[in-house]
Amino acid sequence: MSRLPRLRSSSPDRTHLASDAGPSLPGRTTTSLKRKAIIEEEEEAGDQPRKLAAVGATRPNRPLQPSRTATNTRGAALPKPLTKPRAPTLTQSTRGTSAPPTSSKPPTRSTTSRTPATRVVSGARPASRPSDDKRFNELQTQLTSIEAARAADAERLARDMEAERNKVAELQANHLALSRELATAKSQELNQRRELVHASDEIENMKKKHLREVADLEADIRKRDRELREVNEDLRLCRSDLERERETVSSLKNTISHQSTAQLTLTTQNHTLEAQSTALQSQIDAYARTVSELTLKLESTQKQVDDLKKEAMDSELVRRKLHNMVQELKGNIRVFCRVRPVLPSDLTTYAASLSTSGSASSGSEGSLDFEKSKEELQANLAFPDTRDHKEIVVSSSSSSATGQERKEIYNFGFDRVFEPDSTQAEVFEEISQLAQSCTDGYNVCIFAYGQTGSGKSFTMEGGATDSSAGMIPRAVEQVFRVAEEMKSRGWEYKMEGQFLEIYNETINDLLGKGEFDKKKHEIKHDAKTGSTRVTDVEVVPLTSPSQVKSLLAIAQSRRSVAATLMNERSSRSHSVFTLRISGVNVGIDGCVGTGERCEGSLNLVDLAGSERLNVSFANGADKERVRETQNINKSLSALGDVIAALGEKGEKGEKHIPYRNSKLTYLLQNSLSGNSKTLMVLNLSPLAAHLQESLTSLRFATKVNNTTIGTAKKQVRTS
Ligand SMILES: Nc1ncnc2c1ncn2[C@@H]1O[C@H](COP(=O)(O)OP(=O)(O)OP(=O)(O)O)[C@@H](O)[C@H]1O
Repeated sequence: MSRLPRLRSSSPDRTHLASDAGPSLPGRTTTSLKRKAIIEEEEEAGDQPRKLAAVGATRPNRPLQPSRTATNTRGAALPKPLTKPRAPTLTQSTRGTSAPPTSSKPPTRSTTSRTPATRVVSGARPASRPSDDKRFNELQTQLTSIEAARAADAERLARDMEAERNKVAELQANHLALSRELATAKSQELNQRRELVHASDEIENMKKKHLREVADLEADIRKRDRELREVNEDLRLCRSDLERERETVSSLKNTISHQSTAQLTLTTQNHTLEAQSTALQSQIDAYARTVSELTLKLESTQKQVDDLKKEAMDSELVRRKLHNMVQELKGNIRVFCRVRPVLPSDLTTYAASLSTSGSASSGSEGSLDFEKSKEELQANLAFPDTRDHKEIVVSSSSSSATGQERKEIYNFGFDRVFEPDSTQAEVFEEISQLAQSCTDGYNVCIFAYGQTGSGKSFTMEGGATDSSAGMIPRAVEQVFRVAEEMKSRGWEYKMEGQFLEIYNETINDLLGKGEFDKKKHEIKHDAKTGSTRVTDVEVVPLTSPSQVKSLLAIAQSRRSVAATLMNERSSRSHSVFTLRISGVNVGIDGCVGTGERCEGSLNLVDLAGSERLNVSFANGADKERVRETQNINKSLSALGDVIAALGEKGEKGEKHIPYRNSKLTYLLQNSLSGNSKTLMVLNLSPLAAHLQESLTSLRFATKVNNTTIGTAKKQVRTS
């Protein structure tokens, strides 16, 4: 391969050789040489004056050899290029070889070229000089020698050519070999290039792979680093754990050593205890025997208790029957009379009627002044029945037209008369039996009747202290207490309460929401159950007696709102607190109950003031007040009418009872009719100023007291 460029670089020389190839032909070479010689001569002749003599003279012995020499001189460079033949050159050479210079016939050109020479000679010949002949001969000789030389040259050239041909053949062979080598080399090169490309690709792939591997390795290293850090952290934690464990172990060792000591102590104690245990075991055996004896006794006692419980339940039934018989014997309408004490406020109100005007106002309760003033203000009331407390005697003195003092004494008898110093507890003691009836399933109704300021509200609601608590809180408390007691007799009770006000024949819910009740309430009686419901009123489930206090407070606040709007309304309206009780006999401690159900209600009514309509007041402009009073009187007289009708019904049998004549009587229909127990508490003012009103009230109460209402019925349902 390395030889190839060298071959190519020899081309110019080869071209040169080709240009000289012609002259290298024997004929042509000779002609050329001749021409050269002639040209040289002509040139020389040109340089010099054209004289033939001058030619001979200048080069007399000069053979044509110099031309050949000149050729040789020029061709002296030839042998070297001939060693580097090329194919085309070979062709020319072949052509040159195919026309050997041995041909005797000179080429046309030689002839042509010879023409000038001939001309020169012919030009010289006309001179026909002997020198010319000589010269011609010389030239002939020269020519012969030249031709000989030429032949020799041709021979030599032929040899050279042969040698050259051999060289060419050799070179061709070389060339072929080299071509093959070149082809092989090229294919090798191609293969190598392919391999190189392949190798480059592989290298590239390997680089990529390497990069990937490096990246993987770096990631791996980072992962390992992380793991290493984690492991280090774990190791640190493990070390700290280990440290703690060591501490724990050392503390445990300490504990173990302590416990070993303790164990020794305990073992000793254990032995002691075992000894004690043995002793105790014998005691236990003794006790076990005692226990089994006691169990037998207990079983028999339990049987006795069960028998007693059954007996108690039976006796409860008997008690209730007897209790109600007593109540019936007492009458289903009973009347209590209660006279309130003289209050310090009375002294102020009626100071004008006192003989020592103004002195009483400064006296406090219990003081001498107060007692004196009290005496003066008090009406003449006497309570002769000190044993049964059933009588009240009212004495009044008036002047007759003749000026004589006329004394009148009124005797009234009631189921119970309470003197001014009687306490709330004493009053309730008499009432509590009725509350008991309520839990037995009876409808109970307690009225407080009397003129304004006679103590109705005090009796029913009472004061803020426990001792001054009125009938409503006490009755509720009693009902709860009885209900609790009745649990031991197999009864379970549910209680709920409502608080209504009847003002100007309109029902207002005192436990309702909002400041003022604007709803229209209707009264509904259930003939089957004997119960009464009022629509759209708040019925509060009662779970404890203390709840009643808050209910009374709510009712009081609503009444006071109304009072500010409507002028002392509390004394101008009836308030009805209703406690409904429903009970069922579920039995006790495995003793199956009877399933008996009862529903009772306790109505505690604070009636409006019963004073008569003042004539002068009636003529006044306060029509609203007149209307109030008329309504109060109407409802109170309706109450009297109902009670009277009930009494007449008891006597005669059939009788229409005018319950619908007032809202009050219609509301209390079920509590006034035959299947209820009614109590009227007549509240009296002790003041002489109120004597006439007191007498009116006493007469009304007597009328009620004389009424006998049919036997009360228990509201019982058997499920
Ligand atoms: N037995 C009593 N012991 C002590 N104070 C009493 C007694 N009865 C009534 N009072 C007092 O007399 C005043 C009037 O009583 P109360 O308001 O109860 O009368 P009332 O008949 O309800 O009047 P009204 O019809 O206007 O409501 C009150 O201050 C009350 O505390």
